[in-house]
Amino acid sequence: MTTSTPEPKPPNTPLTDTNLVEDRSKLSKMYQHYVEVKDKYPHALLLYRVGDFFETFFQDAVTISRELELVLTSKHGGEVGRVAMTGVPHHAWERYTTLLVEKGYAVVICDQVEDSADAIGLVKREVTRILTPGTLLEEGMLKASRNNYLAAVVIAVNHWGLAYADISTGEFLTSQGSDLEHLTQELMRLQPSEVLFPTNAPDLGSLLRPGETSPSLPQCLPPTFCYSLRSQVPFSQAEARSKLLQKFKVRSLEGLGCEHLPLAVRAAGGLLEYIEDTQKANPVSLQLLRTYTLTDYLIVDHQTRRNLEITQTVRDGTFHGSLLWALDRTRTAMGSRALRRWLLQPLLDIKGIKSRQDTIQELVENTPLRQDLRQLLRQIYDLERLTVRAASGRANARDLVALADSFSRLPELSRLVEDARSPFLKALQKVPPILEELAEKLHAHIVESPPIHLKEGGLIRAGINALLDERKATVESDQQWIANLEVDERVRTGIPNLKVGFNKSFGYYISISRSKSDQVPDNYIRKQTLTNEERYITPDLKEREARILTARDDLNQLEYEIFDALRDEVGNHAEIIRNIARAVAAADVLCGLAELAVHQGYCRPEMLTGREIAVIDGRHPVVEQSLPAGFFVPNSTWLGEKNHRGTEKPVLWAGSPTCSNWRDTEEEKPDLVILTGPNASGKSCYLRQVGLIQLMAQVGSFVPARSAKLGICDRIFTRVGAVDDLATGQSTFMVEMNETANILNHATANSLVLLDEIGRGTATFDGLSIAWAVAEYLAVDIKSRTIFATHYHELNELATIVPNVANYQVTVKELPDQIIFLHQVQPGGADKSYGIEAGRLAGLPAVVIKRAKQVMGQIEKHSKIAMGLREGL
Ligand SMILES: Nc1ncnc2c1ncn2[C@@H]1O[C@H](COP(=O)(O)OP(=O)(O)OP(=O)(O)O)[C@@H](O)[C@H]1O
Repeated sequence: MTTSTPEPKPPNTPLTDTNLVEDRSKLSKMYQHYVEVKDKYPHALLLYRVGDFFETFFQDAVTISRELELVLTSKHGGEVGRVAMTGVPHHAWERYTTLLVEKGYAVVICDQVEDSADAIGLVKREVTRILTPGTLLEEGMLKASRNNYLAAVVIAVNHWGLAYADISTGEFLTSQGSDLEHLTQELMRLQPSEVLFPTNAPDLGSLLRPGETSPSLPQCLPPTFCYSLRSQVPFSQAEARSKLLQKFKVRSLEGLGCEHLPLAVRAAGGLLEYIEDTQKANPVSLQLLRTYTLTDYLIVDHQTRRNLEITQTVRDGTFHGSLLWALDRTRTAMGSRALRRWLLQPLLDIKGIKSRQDTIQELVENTPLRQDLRQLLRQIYDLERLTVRAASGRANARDLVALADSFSRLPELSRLVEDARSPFLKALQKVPPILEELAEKLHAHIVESPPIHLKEGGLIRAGINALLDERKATVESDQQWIANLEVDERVRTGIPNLKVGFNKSFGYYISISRSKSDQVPDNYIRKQTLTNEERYITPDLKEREARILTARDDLNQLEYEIFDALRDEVGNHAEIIRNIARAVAAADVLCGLAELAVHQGYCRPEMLTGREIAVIDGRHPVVEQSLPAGFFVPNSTWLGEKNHRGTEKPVLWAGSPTCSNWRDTEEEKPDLVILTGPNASGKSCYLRQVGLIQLMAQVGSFVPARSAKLGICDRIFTRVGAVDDLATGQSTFMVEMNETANILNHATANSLVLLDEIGRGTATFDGLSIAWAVAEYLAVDIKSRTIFATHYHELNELATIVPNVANYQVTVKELPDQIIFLHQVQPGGADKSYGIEAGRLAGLPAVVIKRAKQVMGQIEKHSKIAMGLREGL
């Protein structure tokens, strides 16, 4: 980022840059203050409260009017002339700020901190809030079903440290690794809203919006995120370590798991400093820092996550149509967020997977329990976020009522699961007694439907505090006196339309129509004359009014203090509430998965330590739900058994005796399957189905199949389709080759590799040769379990040379004038792609079709790759 010297402005055009103001004393007082504040936050947009508006001036006015499509006007700024200005109504600041933060801006709110009526001279204003994409806490700015992560990255040569936190839930984790590619992948998994990066570059302090670049940012940091360039000091080992020790009140970081991970410590310490810096007014409550290792989880790289459409579709990036969309039957916001996290971080540990499966199984088998649980879970609010709001002093009375309501559901929840056997349900059996006490206390103190505002009274029930009751009684009696005044004075004066009113400037007054003003008693003092009425006060009325106003202020203050103490009490138990929130979220996820398993007919996969993948009648979990019931054609998969090693004869892919569309031959499962079939027959769908079933199984979910035995995978790789990556200037073919290289360099015998077309972006023979060599390398050298979908039918010949390769095809039925798609995967290679047929249907001229058939005949005659290779050997 560079700062250029602004051009001087032509006369009469409003100033659009604070740097153009040569002599600030020529600005009127308010603008001088605005510019002073702006100097402190040059990289943020400053919203400045002026009366009922948040206004913004100079360069920020130009940016905001462009980004929010607001009218750009100007205002007189003193001797300097007019300055550019735009503004939003103060009550709508959250809505507009959300839009700006979503676009990657940091926004500083400078509010009036005294009543303009009390101000002597310029109204006092202060910065009350700094909002950046990763530090949001306002309910309306956060998405209930996903975490809002703030990350921090430290890089030392090839090593990295990454810490991340969601300050709205308190989650705080750190990790360290030695391959920068893993850092990129981990950031892509987290999709943080903001990433902190320490630098000593001149653009320190700036927030780079998605797509903006800076020479300070290393290549491995994806340009799709917002980056806050921070000073290196808090990211130094000494500063970071002492910050963490102090925060978590520990003597060593051993207990947090990162004592010997200096980069993880530096990232976490720097992150913590930023959180504290931006949340000075209301410190947030974070959970104890947890250290994790990437290799604890199934590695699903960004490409694969995208291709398998885990959280959004490839075509238009929507949630609808993604795996998460198809699986989410959760009832709470916490559950929904947890399911997303689980899908993005499947497990490797069989024990962990089995304990999730056990819980699902128990809930599948016990329908009344499942249904009652789901019913009850719906009544539990977002404990995680409500607790953080309470602990940071931001919760309002409605938040505390929501917490109390949720706490009072917990004993019911515990009763429901009292006979449960599985670990995730047992976790709900014990409700910490303090939560029941808190629920009782909150319900007893706070009225049922409290107002949003905390300083205007109406929060606390009667009978809680003697002083409060006494003050309320005084106010009520004075109010009653005023209410009676109208009736009494009508009688006394004989004026039937006499009224008692109230307005902000005079307080209480007596209103009489002008025609009756001669009947006004002597003690009335005239205050105002309107067209048809006269307004009066009396000394008595003013005395009562003064009493009421003072007593009401005291009353409101007292109510606020009682509320604040309750809120603190809740905040002090944040850790206990969080533990139960985690248990509720996990139970919610598993209950939802059980419900899904019942309704969609999923089975419990048997998880194995070996390499076998045996799925009988598997289905694609998303496509199945998008088609009418019964339309999806199930297909089986057998991969990765050992028997074939050393076998000379070509291997036919064996099927299960129970599976109708499979040939029941030998108990053999190849490592690599060449999958052929016409366009649109279902190859890509099948490929993804295999990947999704494996991923779901490692999440602990049941899977869409009749039965399944699945060996744990260390990684799932996919290469699907080909898209030009214009952003990085890479051609379709180069993207394809990069992805293929990544797979060949990282896959192991325990990986699952799903390839959908390789070598199509170049000349046919180059492409075919690369495809052949890649398939051979995967089958012979790596021996990963692979499905390779292709239109190169020549690849079917590979199975005649390499024993652990088999051919499969997606079948169609050929009628004289049409093709019927059967979507069935069967042994054997397809000999036709019906590409020419597709061209005919699309309307290619008959002569072109005829010629294409002749050419194809010639090509097929001369294609004898396997024979040639064998001869060569
Ligand atoms: N098993 C199935 N049962 C029912 N419908 C299916 C099945 N598999 C695929 N389909 C339908 O067929 C359509 C085409 O499938 P898919 O895109 O997987 O074909 P493809 O063989 O990969 O085609 P191409 O070679 O042109 O890329 C899908 O959109 C889906 O609706």
